[in-house]
Amino acid sequence: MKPLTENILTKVIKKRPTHAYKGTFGRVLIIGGTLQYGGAVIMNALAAVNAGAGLVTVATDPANFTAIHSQLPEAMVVDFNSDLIELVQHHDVILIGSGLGDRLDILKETFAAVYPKQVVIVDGSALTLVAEHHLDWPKSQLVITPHQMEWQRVSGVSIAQQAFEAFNVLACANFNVRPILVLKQFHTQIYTPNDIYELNIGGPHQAMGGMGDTLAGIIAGFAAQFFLASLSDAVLAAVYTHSAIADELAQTQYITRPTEISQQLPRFMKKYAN
Ligand SMILES: NC(=O)C1=CN([C@@H]2O[C@H](COP(=O)(O)OP(=O)(O)OC[C@H]3O[C@@H](n4cnc5c(N)ncnc54)[C@H](O)[C@@H]3O)[C@@H](O)[C@H]2O)[C@@H](O)CC1
Ligand SMILES: Nc1ncnc2c1ncn2[C@@H]1O[C@H](COP(=O)(O)OP(=O)(O)O)[C@@H](O)[C@H]1O
Ligand SMILES: [Mg+2]
Repeated sequence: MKPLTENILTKVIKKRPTHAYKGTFGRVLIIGGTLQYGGAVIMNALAAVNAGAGLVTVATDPANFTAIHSQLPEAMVVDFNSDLIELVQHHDVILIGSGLGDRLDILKETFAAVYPKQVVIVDGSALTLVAEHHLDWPKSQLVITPHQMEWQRVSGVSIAQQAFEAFNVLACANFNVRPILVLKQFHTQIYTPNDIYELNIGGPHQAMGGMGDTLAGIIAGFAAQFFLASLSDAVLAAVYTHSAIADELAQTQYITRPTEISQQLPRFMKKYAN
């Protein structure tokens, strides 16, 4: 296992080309946020917008529309009960699952609509639904972001067995599509097709609801915009950025709120752009 270091940031984060426009930095579609979990998609979207995604749309329960607009007027909204097929196909990056609750119908419709060029990030409730209903993974570039219990549900590898990387590698090989696995925990591990990395920064100041929703949004923003880097590198840089900002904040704070991490993204990223 390789340590994930700060070097990944200068490798991935690039100075913006002068003639760029919003389309240069990708279209992200976030799908999730049932009534109980509206906050999850707000945190996804705050992270994706602050990470620099060109256009961000949130497909969610209409009850969340006003809250999303008041927090983040940069984001667009769509009713997730409407026909999603065309919408899904018009985006570069799809992030599905944070606060998706029990909406298996929406997950199946999305997985069926995606095509191989798209990046699909599967988080939160979507992972639990895949496990419960034995769904095939979407035929796309796939990133999954489970915490240890979600990974146990999805892969059958128990939390105790997860300490042995060979079990996790084997489980990934059994997928119908090869994923990039972000296995979240204290010292998160990232399984890419070529290597396994361990994050050696971050800490218990991050142990708070919404922290994973925020990471998923940063991954979406980086995947949308840093497409010249490999998808693996974009994911690695996002994982490092999330905890590096949290650690900076923790120098003077007891806890680091997910929404604060998102607010710091533009300032933090500027230091590494070259
Ligand atoms: N404000 C919001 O709207 C929030 C919505 N959320 C959404 O709530 C849904 C349910 O997710 P949850 O993760 O809360 O519930 P889950 O039931 O999926 O997972 C929590 C269970 O996993 C266990 N566990 C074991 N190892 C763990 C680890 N390393 N990290 C986290 N849990 C571990 C916990 O003890 C607990 O029993 C997801 O869709 C998620 O995106 C959460 O992100 C919390 C905030
Ligand atoms: N003690 C800790 N040290 C480092 N990182 C942590 C710690 N506790 C939680 N995290 C990080 O917080 C995030 C939690 O993700 P997740 O459980 O999916 O949160 P949520 O679903 O509530 O948004 C992960 O990125 C995880 O690595
Ligand atoms: Mg989560």
